[in-house]
Amino acid sequence: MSSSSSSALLSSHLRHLQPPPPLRLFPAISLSRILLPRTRNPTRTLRIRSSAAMAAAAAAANAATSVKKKEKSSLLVFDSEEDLSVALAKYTAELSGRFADERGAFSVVVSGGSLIKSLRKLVEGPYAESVEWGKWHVFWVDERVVPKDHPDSNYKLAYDAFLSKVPIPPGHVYAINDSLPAEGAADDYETCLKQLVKTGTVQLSAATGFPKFDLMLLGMGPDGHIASLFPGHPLLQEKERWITFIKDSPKPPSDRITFTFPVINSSANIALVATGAGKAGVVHQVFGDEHTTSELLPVQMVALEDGELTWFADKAAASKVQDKANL
Ligand SMILES: O=C(O)[C@H](O)[C@@H](O)[C@H](O)[C@H](O)COP(=O)(O)O
Repeated sequence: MSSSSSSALLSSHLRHLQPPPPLRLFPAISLSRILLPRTRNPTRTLRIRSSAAMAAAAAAANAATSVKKKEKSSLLVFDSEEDLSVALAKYTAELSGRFADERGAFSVVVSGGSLIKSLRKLVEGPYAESVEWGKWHVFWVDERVVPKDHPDSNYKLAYDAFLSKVPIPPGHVYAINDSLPAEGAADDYETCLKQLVKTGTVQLSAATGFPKFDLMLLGMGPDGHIASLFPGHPLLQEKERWITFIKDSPKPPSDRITFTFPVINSSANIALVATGAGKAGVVHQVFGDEHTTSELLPVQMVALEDGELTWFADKAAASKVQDKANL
């Protein structure tokens, strides 16, 4: 994939970066800690954990991984989106430190949507200074096939709110080739990924043979879609391709490229972020008690082969689950 145009754009912007803001501490978040095993789906455990526990969330999750690698899905509920964003920054920074130490690189995949706003604390102190940004490699789980300076571009969204504020090397930012139509852009992105797997920048899952990203930071639509994988769409069944394309996206714009489920499910870590009451129905469908015979939503098809799935929800998004649990 060509990242030269994005690299040039980034270089010019990075030259104008302001000095990092002074270090400041975030107030502690107060939440209750509750463990709620669910029997409806024995492969899932609902854990509503305190923000105090968030300090060691990644480490605790790893410890659990060694016990039940395929059977974990944690739901962290926060009093507010503000608290969620603080915890998400801490979680991401901890994983960044771990992978940077262990393998000298951190491969991070982001979605578009409100997720990007929820990453805002990561580009503030203390993380703006302490994270090893030089080791980050940034990818998009899906992208709209529009020019990079188009208001619909996920690259632009992330660049404006996040990437322009931290010193990630421009050559480590893998935007799509926006001069190609959807099919070509998907092929191009897949070719680029294959190259990065060869060089070891992105790891390969021994279990699946698909790329294994260190962290995917994903939003979810109110219909339960993730990436550009929408309910009922044939792309949900893709088993071979790493990257594919869609030309009939129900969420505009219509033309997009997207990671496929085999890649998503090969991740080492996924943070699924759901904020606002519009997501409450889906969160309830995933974590509630009711048996349902209906087809799985895309977000319910996230089942990591050998990794850790952590849901970050604010109270509004978890409201229907919380009602059930008498929280
Ligand atoms: O390009 C996109 O459209 C996104 O990648 C998409 O998958 C998004 O993450 C969800 O639609 C959630 O978006 P919201 O958080 O804004 O609802």
